[in-house]
Amino acid sequence: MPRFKNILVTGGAGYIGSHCVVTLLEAGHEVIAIDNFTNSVEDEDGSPALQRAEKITGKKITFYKADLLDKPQINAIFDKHPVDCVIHFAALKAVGESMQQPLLYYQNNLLGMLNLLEIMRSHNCYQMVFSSSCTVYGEPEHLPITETHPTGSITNVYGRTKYFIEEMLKDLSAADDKWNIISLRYFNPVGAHPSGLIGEDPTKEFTNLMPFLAQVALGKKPVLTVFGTDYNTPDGTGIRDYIHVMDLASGHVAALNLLSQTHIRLKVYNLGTGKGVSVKELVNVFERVTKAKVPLKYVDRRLGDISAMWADTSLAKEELGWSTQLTIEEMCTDFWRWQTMNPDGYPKKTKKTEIVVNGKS
Ligand SMILES: O=c1ccn([C@@H]2O[C@H](COP(=O)(O)OP(=O)(O)O[C@H]3O[C@H](CO)[C@@H](O)[C@H](O)[C@H]3O)[C@@H](O)[C@H]2O)c(=O)[nH]1
Repeated sequence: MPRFKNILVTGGAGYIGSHCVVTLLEAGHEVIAIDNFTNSVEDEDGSPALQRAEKITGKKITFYKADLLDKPQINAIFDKHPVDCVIHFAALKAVGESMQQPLLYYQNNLLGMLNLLEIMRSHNCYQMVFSSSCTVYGEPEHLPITETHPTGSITNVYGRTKYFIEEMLKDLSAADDKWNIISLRYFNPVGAHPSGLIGEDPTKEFTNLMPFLAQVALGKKPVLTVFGTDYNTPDGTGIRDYIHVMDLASGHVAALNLLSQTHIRLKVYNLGTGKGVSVKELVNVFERVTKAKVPLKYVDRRLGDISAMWADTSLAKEELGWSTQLTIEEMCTDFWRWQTMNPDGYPKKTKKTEIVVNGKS
């Protein structure tokens, strides 16, 4: 039995959250998941992703539809359950939307975090894994990117919320040594659980490469737009460090293990593979393993995109004892399995039709 038993997972019904819940259950943790369904799918019985996570693992999940901005509601959940550690995924994450609605992003991501930290403290819970992003590095000054690379020169509001939260965590852990926090900087999570039962189902527009690619391969969108062919990279297209979501999930279990054994106050780790893959390379692998055809259209660079980014993964290997196991082929195969088994994503909540008889319902 792991030393941390009860793990509260915020954003547990989301893409990364639900995969992480599966891995946590398999590692023997009890999971209390919360989600407000802003970025995840809700059906008549709650979260289809979490119902399927229960099916995959044969274990039960305690779930609440709850919002971090509703302090009394979150407080009541902490009153009810003895939480040993929190994994905090819940956040708004659409880069474009964040530029249009900065206050919404600051309120949701920053205030949500503040509420959570205050409630944790009042319940004597000081252990947290925070879902951060390689976006905090901005335009890389060197590659691969180590955790000591400068942070903060970010061009979008979403990224700044991650950066501000990391700064907040620094101040908090410096002021009070009871806190024990790991911030995980994700590179580009893709793929899906190998069962094909859970995967990424964006509730907003498809803007990320892999979900868009799969929509084109399914014939739901006519063409994949490749943003930029004149980057200073071998084939001219942008390079990213794509990481399988199941590897990412196991990184969280490794972080929990470290927190349960050592008082580290605050540490940050990159979660990536250490390998850069270009847009063209990813499309080629996807077409090869799925046998699907992806028509391409080359256009100018997307505003705010950086040219190339991949992680130095040595710190996570050394201190978390974690490294990725899954290949780019597996990322594509697993994503495609999820997408072909669920071409419309999860079953969505349907509004009950009201029957009106003689003006009365
Ligand atoms: O239709 C598309 C979509 C993307 N790309 C390119 O594909 C690469 C990856 O793009 P995307 O999947 O959108 O990821 P990023 O732009 O790297 O941003 C992701 O990764 C960041 C770092 O973790 C997070 O901050 C963001 O939330 C997340 O969207 C980039 O070179 C894009 O220019 C295309 O060519 N066509």
